[in-house]
This record gives sequence, C-alpha cells and structure tokens, in this order.
Amino acid sequence: MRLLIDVGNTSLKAVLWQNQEAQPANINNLPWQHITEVVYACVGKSELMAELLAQASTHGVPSFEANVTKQLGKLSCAYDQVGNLGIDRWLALIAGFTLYPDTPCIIVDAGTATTIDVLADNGVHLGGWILPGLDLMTTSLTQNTQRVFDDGTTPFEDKLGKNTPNGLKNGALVATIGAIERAKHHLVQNNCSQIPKIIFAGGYGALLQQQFTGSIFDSLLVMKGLNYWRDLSKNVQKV
Ligand SMILES: Nc1ncnc2c1ncn2[C@@H]1O[C@H](COP(=O)(O)OP(=O)(O)OP(=O)(O)O)[C@@H](O)[C@H]1O
Ligand SMILES: CC(C)(CO)[C@@H](O)C(=O)NCCC(=O)O
Ligand SMILES: [K+]
Repeated sequence: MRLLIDVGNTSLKAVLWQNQEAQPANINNLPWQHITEVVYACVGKSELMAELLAQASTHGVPSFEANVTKQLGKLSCAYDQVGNLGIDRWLALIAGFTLYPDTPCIIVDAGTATTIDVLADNGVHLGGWILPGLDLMTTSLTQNTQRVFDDGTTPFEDKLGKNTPNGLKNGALVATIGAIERAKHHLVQNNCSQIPKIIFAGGYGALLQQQFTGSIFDSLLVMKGLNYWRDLSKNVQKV
C-alpha cells in the first residue's frame, strides 16, 4: 500500500493507494505496518509533511518526492527551467497523458489558483497559464474597490450580470471559461486537429466541468499522477 501526499499552498491531502484504488487516509492514525512507500509532492512548505516524513523514517518506510524533469517517457515539459513548473501541474499532466494517451488534453486544476495546461497528442506539453482561482478573483475585487460586493449566495453562472454580485461572480467564471476556450486555439496552432479532452481537477473542477460538454472531472488526478510518476520514474532509472 502506498501513501500518496499532495501538499498545496493551503492544504495537505493524503490517500492510501492499494489495488488501483484510493482510500481516505487519516494522517493522525496511519497504518504504517501496511505502507510500503510514501510518494509525495509539495508546492508549498509544510511542517506536517516534515512530521510525516519523520514518521515514515521511524517505521523504515522509504519516501520519494516527485519532481519535474524535462522528459518523462514520451511526456516533455514546456518550461526551460523545469524546476519552476509547479509539481502539481506536472503530476496532472502525467495523469492526463497516461489516462488519455495519443489525445490532446487541456488540463485544468481549479483551486486557490486555476492552472490550465495544454498537452499535445504526442506528449509535448505546449505550456499553460496560471490564473487566480475563482475565489481569489472575486475577493481581489471586493477587497480593492469601494462598491464591488459579494453576497455569499450568488452562484457562478455563464450569464451576463444584472446586479453587482452577479457581475462579479459571473465575470470570474467567464474569464476562466474564456481562457480554457483559448487553450484550444493553441492546440490547433500546433496541428492538433483532434478534439481535445478537457480534464478538470480541484475544488472548483466539478463546477467548471459542467460548462464543457464531453469534458471530465477527476478529483484524484494529482494523486493518480503521483502514482504514475513513481512507476514511470522507476522505469526510467532502470534504463
Ligand atoms: N465542493 C468543494 N470542495 C472543496 N473546495 C471547493 C468546493 N467548491 C469550491 N471549492 C473551492 O476550491 C478551493 C479549494 O481547491 P483545492 O482543494 O483544489 O485546493 P487548493 O485550494 O488549490 O489547495 P492547495 O493549494 O492546497 O492545493 C477553495 O477556494 C474552495 O472554496
Ligand atoms: C500555480 C500553483 C500555485 C498551483 O497550485 C503551483 O502549481 C505553483 O506554485 N506553481 C509554480 C509556478 C509555475 O507553475 O510556473
Ligand atoms: K492544488
């Protein structure tokens, strides 16, 4: 059984992976005797992560930190400075490429930030964008203006706004939808004529998924990426 951990800027998420399935992990009471390895990724610093690594070490369980490389199998990273790409984005790309081989993908991880990454059918990561997440978009406006306010109940809808909370919430949603639409253009420019698979993850992933027919939401995308990264990087080391 693997312990998979994703440390973001706001929270630490952990699952236990066994028989191709994720089970929830109680980080206060981990079944160390059944855990064979820890595979983790950090975009932020975390004392809790350090504590879990110390526990793993005490129990003789090896730990592996996922990293971004220029190439992983047929997948390649668009950044020249690969260390600057967020590991969560790389893991989502690994998962997208593994789950949908030979398919152009637009991968959207919508949480505190919204990241949009464009992946050609041959595994070439063309690049991506970092946007404020939906909550950051709205709070940056309410906090920096006199009269823009939210009411806490207005939903995000793909409609024109006819009052202030409407204009604010819908503006954030359509800005995000518009960026995803624009990502398609970059696939076409790179001669990917196939219809892309749009894959959503993250806290706002399910909401955004509803805006794109034929798209999918996978709450475990980054966790699956951790798993594939570990399998693939083992294979790479053997060569
Ligand atoms: N049903 C939901 N469950 C969890 N979060 C939700 C949900 N709906 C909206 N959100 C929003 O999604 C965001 C949380 O997203 P997510 O869990 O992907 O992590 P994150 O904030 O990006 O964290 P990290 O940076 O730690 O990875 C919050 O802004 C939250 O308000
Ligand atoms: C954009 C976030 C914060 C999303 O979690 C993360 O992927 C990150 O810290 N990225 C580093 C910057 C980059 O990806 O270019
Ligand atoms: K995240």
